[in-house]
Amino acid sequence: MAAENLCNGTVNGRMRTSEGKTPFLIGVAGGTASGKSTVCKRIMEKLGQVDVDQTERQVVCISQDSFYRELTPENKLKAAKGQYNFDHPDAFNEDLILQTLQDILAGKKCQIPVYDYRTNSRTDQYITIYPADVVLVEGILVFYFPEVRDLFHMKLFVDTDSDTRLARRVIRDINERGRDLEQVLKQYMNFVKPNFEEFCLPTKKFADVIIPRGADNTVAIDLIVQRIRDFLFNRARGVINPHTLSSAQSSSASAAVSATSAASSHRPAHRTGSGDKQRTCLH
Ligand SMILES: Nc1ncnc2c1ncn2[C@@H]1O[C@H](COP(=O)(O)OP(=O)(O)O)[C@@H](O)[C@H]1O
Ligand SMILES: O=c1ccn([C@@H]2O[C@H](COP(=O)(O)O)[C@@H](O)[C@H]2O)c(=O)[nH]1
Repeated sequence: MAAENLCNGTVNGRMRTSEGKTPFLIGVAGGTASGKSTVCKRIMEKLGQVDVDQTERQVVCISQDSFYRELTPENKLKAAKGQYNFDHPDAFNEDLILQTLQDILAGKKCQIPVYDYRTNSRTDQYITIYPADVVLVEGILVFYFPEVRDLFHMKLFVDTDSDTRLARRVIRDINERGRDLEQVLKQYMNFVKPNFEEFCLPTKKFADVIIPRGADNTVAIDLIVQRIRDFLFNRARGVINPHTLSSAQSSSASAAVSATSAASSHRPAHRTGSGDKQRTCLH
């Protein structure tokens, strides 16, 4: 099938080239442990991108967590006890997120810091993000900063019940992030829950597509994957660029990608609105 060939890096035998082209930028927000990374992983899997070499990927995923600010020694001690607020917008380096996404949109190769949750800090390593056709950016507050939010061509919000999220977070943080139960629960009650309600949940209104139940919602994921395939298929033929992909132009997964005119600026037409226009809620 042509779309699958596209995701393997060729179209009718021709090699793709993403350098210098504006990628289709997709933001994936949602509360902690809602399944943002898992949804992105499913999308990558369905597009056959997981086993593709980093340098060759057409679809790549980055995490907002790479952009946490460096902590002072005093705050590092707090973080080790679950007493640092990683869920407030100030914990992130907004300027670095913005600059990185602007570079990605300019089709440039970027270096992204590698974050280590066990030490609550960046490592001294960087991962190289090569120019790609589609870039997924996941994180609790990717829609919080207006300038960052306005860069996305499509905005997804993973909407998972908060009990489920807490249960998953406890297991994940103990098994994968080196925490103990008391620390996880204290951090959750003191910082994670109140900041989710104050800063993350209100950004749901900016989403174009809300995905209830996260990765369990295969219907929603299939629709999003189809939209990405359509984009790749049409781009390879020079039919569209991401600026024509505003969801304001279509409420179906595939209709918008056939648009050939309309928005020519970096920002899709509805970007600064209330987010209520054409939002598709996939149950
Ligand atoms: N649909 C699901 N069913 C069961 N476990 C899930 C599901 N989605 C995610 N998880 C698990 O929940 C935890 C958090 O998921 P993750 O995708 O990392 O969330 P987020 O990126 O939003 O923090 C992980 O351990 C993951 O394996
Ligand atoms: O050093 C850190 C950095 C972040 N956190 C917590 O992680 C989540 C965000 O990651 P998700 O994968 O979306 O859950 C956020 O709620 C922070 O509280 C941390 O504990 N330590």
